[in-house]
Amino acid sequence: MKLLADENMPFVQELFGDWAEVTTCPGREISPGQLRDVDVLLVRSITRVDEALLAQAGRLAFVGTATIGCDHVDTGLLARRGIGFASAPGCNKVAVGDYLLAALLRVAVHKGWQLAGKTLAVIGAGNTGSEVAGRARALGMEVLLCDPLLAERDPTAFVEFDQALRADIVSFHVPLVRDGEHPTWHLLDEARIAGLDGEQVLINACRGDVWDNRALLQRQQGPEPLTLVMDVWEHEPEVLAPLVPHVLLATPHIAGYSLEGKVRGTFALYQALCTQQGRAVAVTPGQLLPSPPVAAVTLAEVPEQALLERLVRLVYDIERDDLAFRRALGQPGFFDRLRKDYPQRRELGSLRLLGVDNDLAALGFKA
Ligand SMILES: NC(=O)C1=CN([C@@H]2O[C@H](COP(=O)(O)OP(=O)(O)OC[C@H]3O[C@@H](n4cnc5c(N)ncnc54)[C@H](O)[C@@H]3O)[C@@H](O)[C@H]2O)C=CC1
Ligand SMILES: O=C(O)C(=O)[C@H](O)COP(=O)(O)O
Repeated sequence: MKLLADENMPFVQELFGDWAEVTTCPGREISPGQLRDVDVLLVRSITRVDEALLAQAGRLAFVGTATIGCDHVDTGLLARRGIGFASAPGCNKVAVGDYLLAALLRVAVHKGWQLAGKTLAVIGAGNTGSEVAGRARALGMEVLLCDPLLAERDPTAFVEFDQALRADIVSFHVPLVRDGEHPTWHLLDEARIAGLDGEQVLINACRGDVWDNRALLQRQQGPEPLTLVMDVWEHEPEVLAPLVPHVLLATPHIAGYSLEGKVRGTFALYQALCTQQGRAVAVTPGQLLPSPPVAAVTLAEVPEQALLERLVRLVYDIERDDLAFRRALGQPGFFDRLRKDYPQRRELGSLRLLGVDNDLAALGFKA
């Protein structure tokens, strides 16, 4: 069995090496000719799996994406051609929660805010959105959820998009959908961007095309710029460079890049392929993970916001990612290089906080 995988997918050799001939290559370079004799294709979000890519893939029996988002895969095509498919729902939701917590705490420093009592609107209340909502509630924030699809079942739990857009902080967690009843392409469009208040904070850790980046640049160049946190960008790996100086935290689509999240992603595909091939699952994700660099910290008191910010930074320093992004901006291939060479990042759940009774697990730390 021949298996081709994106080189940014950890533990492929360990999980598939015993039963497949494994080749890896950069996800953006996978070509139709390479798939001629491949049985299994494992990708991340940067490989467009469509008619053109599969033109010569006569033997392909399984495609997996080790990501939550699936907007890069023509799943209808795979179904029509009888090719098995799996994605990894929820695999990196905790990493996105960590990213958001780190971002919120930096935003608070920048604006001189106490987060308790501020409103956070979560646009898209699925796996990542719920993770973010839980952390924000644990910070004492008032959380508004906006999700028209979930609202069909329980309208009272959700607010309309335009109401959500009045929150102090608005964070986007929707899939990229270009058509249908609830499209998300340019969900934040020119008119809505123009209607926002200059005190507001916007965060995008889902897909770049959900925000109109040109309209945002226009807004930022005006008299009342917004406070922005951007992990994702329209037209990645290109970035609208003049926008970057107007963004408080700028990162290269790494919100989900914890080691745990990546391992869960590869593991979900391993499980799915085992099922397709009738093989027993022989390892657990925990067996693949090394010990974290810092496993426990003893505290003298329940952490206030400033101490919490330092504790989070001990595990995940979002400013380091922002700095690396600004330093590399403009260099050829910088976006993908930062992602390929991304330092090993552990989840907050790898750190146990000792010495205090409070339930800091609600913020993501180990219980
Ligand atoms: N930056 C990063 O590293 C990462 C980005 N993502 C992106 O985040 C997206 C969301 O991930 P999950 O929360 O795990 O997906 P999910 O499928 O669990 O939840 C998405 C939610 O969005 C809702 N939704 C759909 N259209 C909407 C609309 N027009 N307005 C409001 N809500 C809407 C859905 O009903 C669903 O509840 C993924 O599709 C992916 O594109 C995911 C992981 C990491
Ligand atoms: O899971 C998703 O959806 C994501 O956005 C991934 O975290 C992105 O990872 P790459 O595909 O860009 O390696």
